[in-house]
Amino acid sequence: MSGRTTALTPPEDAVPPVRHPDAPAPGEPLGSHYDQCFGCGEEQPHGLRLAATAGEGVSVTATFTVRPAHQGAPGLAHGGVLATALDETLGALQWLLRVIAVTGRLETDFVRPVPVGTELHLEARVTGVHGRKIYSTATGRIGGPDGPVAVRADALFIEVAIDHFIDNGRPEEINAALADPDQVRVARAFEVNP
Ligand SMILES: CCCCCCCCCCCC(=O)SCCNC(=O)CCNC(=O)[C@H](O)C(C)(C)COP(=O)(O)OP(=O)(O)OC[C@H]1O[C@@H](n2cnc3c(N)ncnc32)[C@H](O)[C@@H]1OP(=O)(O)O
Repeated sequence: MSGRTTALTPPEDAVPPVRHPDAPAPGEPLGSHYDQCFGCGEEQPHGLRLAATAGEGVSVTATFTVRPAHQGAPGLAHGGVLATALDETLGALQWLLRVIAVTGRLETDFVRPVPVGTELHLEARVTGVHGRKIYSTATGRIGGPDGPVAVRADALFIEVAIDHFIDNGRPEEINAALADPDQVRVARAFEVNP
């Protein structure tokens, strides 16, 4: 970490985020970026199956229902699971920027306990872009989209090329993903920039 700032607010010379002209329209479901993703994958039996929707500007909303498998304390969601839900919601902002990025830093505040059975209403938006660095913030509310904040996070995502995954991922999964036309279509959608 030496030489790196840990700040999660955009620097003064950051630029406002630009919604990609081909980004999904506000209200459109975003789907999963990878069907085995722990956060959003529809084929991932152990995952959160978080469902995100495009918002206005460079923002998204998402919902996630806390299931018994997500407990930390009896009857309450595990903090790491809630951090995952925030991370995944923040990651979904990539659909609107149409860049591929990974989480570099994620700072989470746990404000209220979240019981099993709760539907968590998440909202995330990009606050600024500085070169490859994408600054963003998210909240998770309980009791409805306008309910009290239970969790919140600030994050720094770093833009990467698709090679990041090809070079670092396990060959079994990478080869299966590259052989899947739907997956390749998703990756190409992220890679095309104005
Ligand atoms: C098919 C569809 C797929 C779509 C895929 C979508 C996936 C979304 C999934 C949900 C999100 C995740 O969980 S992602 C998984 C969790 N995250 C990861 O595995 C990332 C692991 N970390 C890395 O691979 C690396 O550290 C990177 C890529 C983040 C950065 O390495 P790098 O590419 O060499 O870049 P580097 O030169 O070090 O840094 C570039 C700039 O960012 C700053 N920077 C980098 N890291 C940090 C940091 N932690 N904290 C502060 N600042 C940082 C540097 O200071 C520098 O600033 P300056 O000098 O330019 O000012």
